[in-house]
Amino acid sequence: MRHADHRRRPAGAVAQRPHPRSVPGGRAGTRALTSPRLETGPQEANDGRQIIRWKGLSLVGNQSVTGDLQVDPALAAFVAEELVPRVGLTPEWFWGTVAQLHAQFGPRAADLMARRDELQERIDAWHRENGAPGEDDVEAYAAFLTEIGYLLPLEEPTISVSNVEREIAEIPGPQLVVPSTVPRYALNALNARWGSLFDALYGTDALADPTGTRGYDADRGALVIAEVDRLLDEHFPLSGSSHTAVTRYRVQDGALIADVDSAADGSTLADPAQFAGYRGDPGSPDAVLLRHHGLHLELTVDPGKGVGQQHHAGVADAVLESAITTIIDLEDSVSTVDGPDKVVGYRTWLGLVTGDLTATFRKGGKDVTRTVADDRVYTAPDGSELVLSGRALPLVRNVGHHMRTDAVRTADGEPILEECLDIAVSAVAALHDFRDLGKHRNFPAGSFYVVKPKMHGPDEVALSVDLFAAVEEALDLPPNTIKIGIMDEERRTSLNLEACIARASERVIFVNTGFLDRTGDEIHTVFEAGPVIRKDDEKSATWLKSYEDRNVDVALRAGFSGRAQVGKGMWAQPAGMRAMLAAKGSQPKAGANTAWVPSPTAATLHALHYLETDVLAVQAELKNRPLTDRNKLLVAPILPRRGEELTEEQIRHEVETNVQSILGYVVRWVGMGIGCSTVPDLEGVGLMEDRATLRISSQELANWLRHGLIDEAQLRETYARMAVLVDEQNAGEAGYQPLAQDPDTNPSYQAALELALAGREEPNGYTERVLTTWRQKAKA
Ligand SMILES: CC(=O)SCCNC(=O)CCNC(=O)[C@H](O)C(C)(C)COP(=O)(O)OP(=O)(O)OC[C@H]1O[C@@H](n2cnc3c(N)ncnc32)[C@H](O)[C@@H]1OP(=O)(O)O
Ligand SMILES: O=CC(=O)O
Ligand SMILES: [Mg+2]
Repeated sequence: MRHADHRRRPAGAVAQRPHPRSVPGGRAGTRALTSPRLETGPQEANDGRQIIRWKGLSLVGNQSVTGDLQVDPALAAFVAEELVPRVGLTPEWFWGTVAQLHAQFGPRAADLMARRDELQERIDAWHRENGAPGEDDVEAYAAFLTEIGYLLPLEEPTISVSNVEREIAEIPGPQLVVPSTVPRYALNALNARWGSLFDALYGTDALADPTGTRGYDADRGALVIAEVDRLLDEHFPLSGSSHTAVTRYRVQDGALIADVDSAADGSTLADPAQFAGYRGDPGSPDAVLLRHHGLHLELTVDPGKGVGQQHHAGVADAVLESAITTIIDLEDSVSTVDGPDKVVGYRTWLGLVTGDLTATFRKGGKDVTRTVADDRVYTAPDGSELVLSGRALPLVRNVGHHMRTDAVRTADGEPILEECLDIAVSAVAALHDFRDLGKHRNFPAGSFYVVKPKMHGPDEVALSVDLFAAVEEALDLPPNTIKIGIMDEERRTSLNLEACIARASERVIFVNTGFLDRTGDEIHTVFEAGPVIRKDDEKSATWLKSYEDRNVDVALRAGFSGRAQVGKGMWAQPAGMRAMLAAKGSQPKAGANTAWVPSPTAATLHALHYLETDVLAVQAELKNRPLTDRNKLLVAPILPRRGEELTEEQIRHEVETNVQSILGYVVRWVGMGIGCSTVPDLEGVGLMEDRATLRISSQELANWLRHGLIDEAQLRETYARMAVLVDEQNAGEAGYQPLAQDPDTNPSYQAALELALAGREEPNGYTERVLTTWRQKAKA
């Protein structure tokens, strides 16, 4: 008998909702939208691209249209040989669909970009005239923003999203983000559903600074054992005893017994329902499974091996359910500037969905092959079989509406709207799961999950929703199969969050405060109001606190609790685990079901915060607090008295910090094609840098330049000095091209400089255009 409660459907089981109704694209001629046909065979353009000529009925109206797409050969080969064959589609169908999506949504996206620019121009003019609105005088500013259609009427949405996995709706826990372009990391991320708590505590600064000594340090091991005992006593208390005193865990009559010297019969869990199962012989189990707040913790028992020899009850590891969901990122943590780059990310997503992805690499002098983890099987207390997923639920982050890719061009040579390609690939890959063609089922509830970044307001959310609907129609998927995670990371979305949620009410599975992009957008939006405060001070600014609170308020009022995630942002200091343990517990306490972590180890440690806090109970309480006033989000983070209160030394330090982090990140993005890096700051603390943190640093420099806190000569001089430091920090890196040698011809140096110098004009302060242009030059 199988235990129904906490069991994921294994491969082959029946999903809760029907699979897609038919073979998408497989009924050429019977269904207009899904029947683009090849008109002539693929031809080659001068630059080796494949010209794919297709004919079909337009998604827009019912006209018969013919078109060419010029497709990068690596991308064309990936689609033809890897993406479409197993689901019975043809490349012509695929490219015809992409072409039609671009034809339908490309102009609409362009209009929305023009609207962004128009609003920014008007806001700039207002700030030039009126300066910065402070806490006491936001009313006039709000009235102006309302007049120009930036601030929209408040709505009261209620979400009605269905067919959502438990990982999203019911299990609060960490969300890991991983660049799709590194299969080794991506596999690690998917498998990070379970992580060794012993390793996370032993191998990081969580309990004590790492010593760097080789081999096992028994004193450090003792610290870990004591800490895990403390955590067990806190979250899984025994009645009348302590886990520190346990000499053996065993199972008797479906209950966990902890033998302790002081009690002849042993002790039991104060809440017996926390015992979720075991593996092996009940009298001497190999593993004991506990559950609290929906998260499982396995105590792996092996008194003869490793730490088990030192542990008082023979426990060799404590394996904690960690990354409940993971975002496979095609956006800000990758450097993808052409077809071959995009293929690497797409292949990862497809391989994770099917379970076929592998990565072989050398580690510790050995060849290691990493594969997708299997499910974990236990015996439930009632004797039934309990199967728990061994993998995080994967979500995929597509690019935003502002991105175009020349990996695919129209007949006129125009790069297509990149998100059309992203969503088409994401969806066809997901189809493998719905058709049960993979090793495991990822999406048994019948939905898959796309994270949409950098949307500005409800019209842009509506574009995503319509795009997803068009893809569902093309693939013959049931409506609302494609769910959306809304990144609340642009000011116009935060201010109009209710309306954004309303436009996606049947699809939305999260709102997430991407505070990094959001900070970049804050700076760019108030650019003309005056010099902005330093980036670390943004974290305690009125706008940011109000934005974090209001996001939770709005989501809970819209009925997210138990249906969708209220998410919070990234911990950007991958090696700072003690600091993370101290700080990141505030996110679940603030009502977040999930928050972002940069690594599997951080996921395991952050999971402890969800053992500590019952998020669903917190949400039930927070639902009734007064809605945070949205005008508070309008208080501009501008230095009083135009920066006079910062000393020369403080200004110099802040400029150096920003320049050094920009150079340290860009040198890897442009020079080496690495989209996310740990960049040591001036004090040598490694910080996770991605395109969003770059947006903040470059916008702050551009803003200070504009308002005269620094001049261009000072800025250039700082770049030159920091280049030497960055070269030192990267000395010995394979493929590293030093910056200081010949900065005038170094594409990374030039890109880094341009980001600050052109930051005022760059739409919304994004960094993608500069990075892509220089990376393409560097590659050429
Ligand atoms: C604003 C935003 O959009 S934030 C979202 C974008 N940011 C991210 O996606 C952050 C993702 N994280 C990362 O890319 C990396 O963790 C970095 C760049 C921060 C650090 O990378 P590194 O310095 O190489 O990591 P480090 O050396 O500490 O660890 C490497 C090990 O950890 C694993 N690892 C590190 N980060 C991750 C991750 N995010 N997912 C899975 N595994 C990871 C690697 O697989 C590797 O283990 P292995 O040798 O067994 O394969
Ligand atoms: O995407 C996340 C962010 O903080 O930006
Ligand atoms: Mg972001």
